[in-house]
Amino acid sequence: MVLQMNKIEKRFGEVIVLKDFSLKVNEKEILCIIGPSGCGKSTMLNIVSGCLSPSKGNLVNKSKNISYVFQEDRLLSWKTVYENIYIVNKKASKEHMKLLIEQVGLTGFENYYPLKLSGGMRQRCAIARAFNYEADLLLMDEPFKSLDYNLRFSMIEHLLNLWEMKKNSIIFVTHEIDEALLLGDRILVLSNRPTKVIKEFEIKKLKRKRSLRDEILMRIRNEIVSCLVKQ
Ligand SMILES: Nc1ncnc2c1ncn2[C@@H]1O[C@H](COP(=O)(O)OP(=O)(O)OP(=O)(O)O)[C@@H](O)[C@H]1O
Repeated sequence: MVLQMNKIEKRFGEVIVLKDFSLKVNEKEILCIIGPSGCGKSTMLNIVSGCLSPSKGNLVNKSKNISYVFQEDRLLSWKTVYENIYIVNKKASKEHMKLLIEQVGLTGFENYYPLKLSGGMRQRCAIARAFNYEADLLLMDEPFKSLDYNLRFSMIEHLLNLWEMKKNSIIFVTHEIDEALLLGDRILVLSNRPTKVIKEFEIKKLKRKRSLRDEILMRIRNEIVSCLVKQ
């Protein structure tokens, strides 16, 4: 176990966002979180990262380093692609940098500044930066939000390539069920506020059983949709 949230409550004044909120993140797993807009997914990531403190409950964090990819890329506009990635870990070897840049498909763009890149390229750079930070827990808050369908799928591939190199634990927040099904080892579906986990799906084992996979994944997809529309 890398992280455990036990009966967390988070209030902003009178508004209770999270209540009795518990979850566990295992080592080397990609945990996807899906939930209604405004239910508190970013709040939950901010508590995990230490940007916010919970009002009640406790957090057990066994990770040494946490990396955070936000909805927007937050690159330094005055630094090149290479520098943006390198700056978070100046011990990275040239070979490692080359591999990271290659895995996100930015070879040849090392000396470009963010303003000269498309949104997808900037987000790929932000993801390579997050992986260069050598974190054992990576938080991703709808990182592909602004991208079209094709780009999303190529980003998933890039992300899985990077994850294969590092095998860290990832909490990946998304509104896209297909994204969660392709990436996740487990998927948690959250309720409306006050927010709790209402459903959990184990996907990892399914990925090994190829013959059953598509049918069961479709069933899970439908169950997630019905959880979300009931709210
Ligand atoms: N610092 C804050 N002060 C007051 N209220 C806040 C603060 N941060 C978040 N909230 C409120 O908490 C609720 C949950 O916000 P949050 O951004 O965590 O939701 P979310 O599930 O990530 O939403 P989305 O899916 O739309 O990105 C919202 O109603 C928001 O207005």
